[in-house]
Amino acid sequence: MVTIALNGVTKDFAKKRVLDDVSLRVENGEFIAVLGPSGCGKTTMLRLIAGFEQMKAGTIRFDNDIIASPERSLPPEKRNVGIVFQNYALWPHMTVEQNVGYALKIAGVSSDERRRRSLEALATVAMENFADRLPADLSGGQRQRVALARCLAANPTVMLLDEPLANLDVHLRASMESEFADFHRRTRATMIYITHDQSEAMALADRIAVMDGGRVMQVGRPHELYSQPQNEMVARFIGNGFVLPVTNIQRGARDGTVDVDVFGHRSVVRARKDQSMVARASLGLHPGDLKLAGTANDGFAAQVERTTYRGGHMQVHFRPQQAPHLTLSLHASHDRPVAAGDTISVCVGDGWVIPEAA
Ligand SMILES: Nc1ncnc2c1ncn2[C@@H]1O[C@H](COP(=O)(O)OP(=O)(O)OP(=O)(O)O)[C@@H](O)[C@H]1O
Repeated sequence: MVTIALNGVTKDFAKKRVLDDVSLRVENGEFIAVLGPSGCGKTTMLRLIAGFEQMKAGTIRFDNDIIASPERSLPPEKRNVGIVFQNYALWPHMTVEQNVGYALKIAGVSSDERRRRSLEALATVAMENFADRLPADLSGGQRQRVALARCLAANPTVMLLDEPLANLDVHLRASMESEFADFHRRTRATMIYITHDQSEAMALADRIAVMDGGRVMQVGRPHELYSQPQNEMVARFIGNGFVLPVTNIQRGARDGTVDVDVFGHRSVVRARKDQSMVARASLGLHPGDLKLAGTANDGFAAQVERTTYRGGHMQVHFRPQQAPHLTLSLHASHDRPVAAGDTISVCVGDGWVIPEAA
């Protein structure tokens, strides 16, 4: 297994910058998820690591070896990288076993050894009883498992997965999530997993890299990204967050807290230890951090726009009276009914002062 290190990787397509000075280190055996809006460069980064694209600047190292730079690039077949994409790309005319063993055949592995390794890989994903079937006779989830087994049979030290569950229905996704977690535990391959699905990323990954506009915005443990976003993009992107203006920042009573004004109401929130006591800043928070206040004095005034039934709670969409251009939401229990047009008072239970850009 290897450590992957991207350093200053830059990639243009024609005149368009698609990756801009990307640096990312994935530790040996780590499972890292890459999240970001469509077109932010996730697949391009994976293709560079696999060796299917050339970069304009930077280096990619596997352990201490430079495998890619603008001057030289190790061919894809020499990188020992396994790749699983969302369209499984199985050969339709080959059986499951032949699909899994195909790369080994090309590599000149003897047929007995090929059979042994293919069946072993199929057993890892509980598909050994399907070895003689054709892909057309499998469900989507089963095909995805075969694609995983094919990747496994080649015994890769690095696995790159590009939205491998995107084509599966919700139930299959959930069961495949635990397969991936198991798979990683067993193989300890260094894994980079691209997904659009935040809950999938949070459930599976040791760390998540958030990308936007060809840049890495933040890399951290799921909880860190959620509760301590480094910038406004991450604060908005992770967990349907909001960014609110706050004023009059003063040191709080407890370490790591500050007192701020949120639409005229004094609130206690969290901040970095070195946060300067400035006149204004931005606060990142989530719908679960906002509550209906007991009395009008306990929060800031807002107007209810609409409410949405969410099973265990109501989601209340509202506009602060001091900032009617913003639509925010909070979770309310069913025993505090509110309706469109009501004036409510909202208090801030938690939030994170977004550090000033360095
Ligand atoms: N071969 C190519 N030629 C020209 N432009 C390309 C090529 N491949 C990708 N791009 C452009 O590079 C940008 C990044 O694409 P990329 O596929 O890496 O994004 P992504 O984050 O994986 O997106 P998605 O989540 O939609 O798959 C996009 O603007 C895309 O149009």
